[in-house]
Amino acid sequence: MKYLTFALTKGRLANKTLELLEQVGIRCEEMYTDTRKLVFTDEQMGVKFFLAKATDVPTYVEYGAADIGVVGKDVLMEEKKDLFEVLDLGFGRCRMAVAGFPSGRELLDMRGDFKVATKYPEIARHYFLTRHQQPEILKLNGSIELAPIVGLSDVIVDIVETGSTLKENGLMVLDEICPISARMVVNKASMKIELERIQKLTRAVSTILKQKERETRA
Ligand SMILES: Nc1ncnc2c1ncn2[C@@H]1O[C@H](COP(=O)(O)OP(=O)(O)OP(=O)(O)O)[C@@H](O)[C@H]1O
Ligand SMILES: O=P(O)(O)OC[C@H]1O[C@H](OP(=O)(O)OP(=O)(O)O)[C@H](O)[C@@H]1O
Repeated sequence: MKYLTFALTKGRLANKTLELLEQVGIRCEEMYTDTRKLVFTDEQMGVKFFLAKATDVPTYVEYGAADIGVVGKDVLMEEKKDLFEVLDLGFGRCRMAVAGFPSGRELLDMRGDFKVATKYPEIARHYFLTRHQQPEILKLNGSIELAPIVGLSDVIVDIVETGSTLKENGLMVLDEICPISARMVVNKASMKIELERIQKLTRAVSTILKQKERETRA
């Protein structure tokens, strides 16, 4: 039997993803050891998995190097790959927002003569286009909140979770773009070839998610 391969996002989403996979019976002890190995196998379940950088996960899945991926909605919106988004996993919850100094509100109403710093240029471009604005978009790779503080940009488009990074730097949310959470995605060909195994897995994951939802509501 062919292994079903998973591309998982390393970093923030990794623990919750591995916990969820364990709940549906997928685990590899070796990955919890001090190893430089990159790909892990659960022979019993016929599954292989690896952790990759968030922005690379959709590429692994689109090209079929992985049948299934777990990645944030932010990355899916930015990367726009050709794949199926099958489940909202409910963790990794945060918001995509426009943020800046309180004075940034006025700027946002201008036709577009302002600068936006972001790790997400596609999401930013699309958001401002819907407002008929074409500001200059500057791509940064981290610590986005620095940009308005040091005068690189007027506003930012970034993820807000607790809001403390903004607050501690005198910044605020100026507009919310959309909610974000981790998603399960599937390669289009795998969805046909491995339909039965993938459906079995997504059903098992859905059951766990519903159970968790009931527990948090109770
Ligand atoms: N506070 C948060 N900041 C950033 N991402 C968050 C946050 N909360 C949840 N997420 C989700 O977690 C995913 C992974 O974030 P993480 O910071 O681990 O990786 P990354 O954005 O690639 O960062 P890095 O460039 O530092 O590796 C994001 O794509 C997003 O969907
Ligand atoms: O609302 P909060 O809970 O403060 O979280 C939001 C912050 O977390 C993320 O940064 P991250 O820690 O991933 O570092 P980065 O700036 O290097 O991307 C994001 O880009 C914000 O800066």
